Amino acid sequence: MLTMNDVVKEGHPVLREKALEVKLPPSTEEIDTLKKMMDFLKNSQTPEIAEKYDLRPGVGIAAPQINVSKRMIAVLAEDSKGKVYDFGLFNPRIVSHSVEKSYLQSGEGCLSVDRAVPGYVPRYARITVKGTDIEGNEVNLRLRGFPAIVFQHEIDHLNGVMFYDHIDKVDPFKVPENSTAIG
Ligand SMILES: O=CN(O)CCNC(=O)c1cccc(Cl)c1Cl
Ligand code: NI
Repeated sequence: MLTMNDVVKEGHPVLREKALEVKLPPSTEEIDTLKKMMDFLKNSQTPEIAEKYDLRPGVGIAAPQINVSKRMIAVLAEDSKGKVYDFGLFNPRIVSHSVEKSYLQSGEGCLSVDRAVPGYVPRYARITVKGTDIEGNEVNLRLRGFPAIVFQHEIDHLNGVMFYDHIDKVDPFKVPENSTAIG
């Protein structure tokens, strides 16, 4: 199982690389890695297991965070209506997005960043994501709210972008133009 020892921290060059597309169909090893990433999120959100293995809770994880520079992400997050988004995707890409932005009132955090970085992270309010799931099916997801934010945080990791890259350096809590607060 994946633990915090497998997570690379900021300063590691892999977090600033553009991850490589996964050649489809995925190899057994790539499928196993994506399964491990999905299991990590579940474990990290299960108090007994998180406590036992000292896991920091996460709603998403990207392969570069475990030093695998491949375009693979996992998300386990709920929207405001309690709908659970439980996905592992190969080669996820944002194919369209709203002009309108959104941001989490509480800001964002990252398993690869062992410090709080306060400030609003402007994201697209609504996105359409295409990718391939663990069974090899093409998925087309129309996302908004918290899940949309999480998917953008993970896809950023595949492009070497960290959440704090988006925070305004002069005024971290400046409300982004044409945006809606979440949470
Ligand atoms: O890349 C994934 N992580 O670093 C996992 C830890 N961060 C979170 O769970 C988290 C927390 C708040 C907002 C967002 Cl958007 C995310 Cl993603
Ligand atoms: Ni992160």
